[in-house]
Amino acid sequence: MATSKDPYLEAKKQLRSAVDILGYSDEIYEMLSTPERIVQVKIPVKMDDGKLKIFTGWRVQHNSALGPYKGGVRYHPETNLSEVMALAMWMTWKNSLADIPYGGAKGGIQVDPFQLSPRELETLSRKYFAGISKFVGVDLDVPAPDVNTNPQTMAWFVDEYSNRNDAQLFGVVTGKPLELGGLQTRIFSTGLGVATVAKQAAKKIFGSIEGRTVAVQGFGNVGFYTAKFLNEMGAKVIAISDVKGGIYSSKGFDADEIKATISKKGSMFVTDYPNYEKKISNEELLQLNVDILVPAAIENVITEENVSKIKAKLIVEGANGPTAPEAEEYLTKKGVVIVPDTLANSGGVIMSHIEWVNNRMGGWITEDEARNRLIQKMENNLDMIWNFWENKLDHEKYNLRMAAYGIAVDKVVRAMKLRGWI
Ligand SMILES: NC(=O)C1=CN([C@@H]2O[C@H](COP(=O)(O)OP(=O)(O)OC[C@H]3O[C@@H](n4cnc5c(N)ncnc54)[C@H](O)[C@@H]3O)[C@@H](O)[C@H]2O)C=CC1
Ligand SMILES: O=C(O)CCC(=O)C(=O)O
Repeated sequence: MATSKDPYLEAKKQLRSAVDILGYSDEIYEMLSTPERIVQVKIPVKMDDGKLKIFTGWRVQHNSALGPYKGGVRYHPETNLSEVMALAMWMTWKNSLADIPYGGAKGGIQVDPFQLSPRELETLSRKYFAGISKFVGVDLDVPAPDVNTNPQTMAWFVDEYSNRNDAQLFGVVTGKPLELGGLQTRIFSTGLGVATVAKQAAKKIFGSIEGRTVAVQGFGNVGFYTAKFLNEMGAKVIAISDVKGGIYSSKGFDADEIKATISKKGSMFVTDYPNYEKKISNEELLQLNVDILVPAAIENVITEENVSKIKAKLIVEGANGPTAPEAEEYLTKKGVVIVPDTLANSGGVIMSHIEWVNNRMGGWITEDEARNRLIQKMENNLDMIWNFWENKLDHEKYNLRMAAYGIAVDKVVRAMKLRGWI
């Protein structure tokens, strides 16, 4: 999934700026710019045709000062160690900022899961988790879904881990099916969180989200639910895309209707929805004249090359790392507000935390309570970062990401000091 730029270099660049603003030493930068542990596993799978295929997977544990490592696992043909290292670092800041007691980690397997049969996918998933099982645990490292993984993947992980440990350890992963201690709310929590902060930020910038035009890149878990909740909030989603391209309608789309229509055709691609005005490319979607742009697919889509053509006044990062630092610098100078990934897409891990607590307590929370807690936390977090940015920083010079980094990195450093690490 890595794009032409190296996301780990970009993540380090962002950290460097934050460390400089906070006035921390080079040693602290060194400590935070590299992961605490990298686990690499070779995964041999006997394929259905009898041939042996060897896959490579990773679990990168970036920092555990604030608690057990936490972060998703992605399956993608282009993922690599560098990408997983960047994503693990971003999880540290996201969890710190969300004020949940977790460190940061991420996992990945370099594979195209759509080329595998269900049996091959289950074998791959179980062997990956067996390979990393000594390094994960309810109080050690708690994986979850990310790109191309889902509750079924988590069920295989839980079963493999529980069998190896002679106990039913459901809290070892989150994003599980309901029957195994998952919460219905986890499925839509990232999208609900993205839509909630979009609404809050739109209120500050435009007065309201109602009637505001939006383009959403990505129609997977995050993109679909973001569009769905934005529809419910009264925004007008005029463009949607996925890996195959996008569609545009000046009247606006109903995300549920797109999903239902393409599902009936056995498709997952938005371009198979017939009621659009024109087909557009992903690049055209990013450059549309909309109020709000939500990149919710992959990293590095807003770059030095296309940034001068971006017209949205508000960008809400559903994906991890969609904006390159050079592009962000340009947009900051232009007065475009970017709600950074570490805040905007934290709804997923916030709900994961609720699921994890619920598992440890034997099940107590209702779906309504979980949903309300999430909305409240997202609103409070957006306000906290916005106020810090407006009141404590020169907001001509610094942006919301640096405000978020300032709060998140400072907390991790304080925890490391208290624990006597530095
Ligand atoms: N699922 C979750 O709870 C969370 C996901 N994220 C991030 O959100 C982003 C999307 O994740 P999910 O929705 O879970 O993945 P997903 O696998 O459910 O959906 C990904 C979507 O992106 C599209 N896509 C893939 N490559 C593309 C390309 N080159 N150009 C345009 N579209 C492309 C796919 O067609 C699909 O519609 C990722 O950056 C992920 O790390 C962040 C926080 C939590
Ligand atoms: O819910 C989780 O623990 C993982 C979420 C995640 O991978 C992310 O926020 O990027």
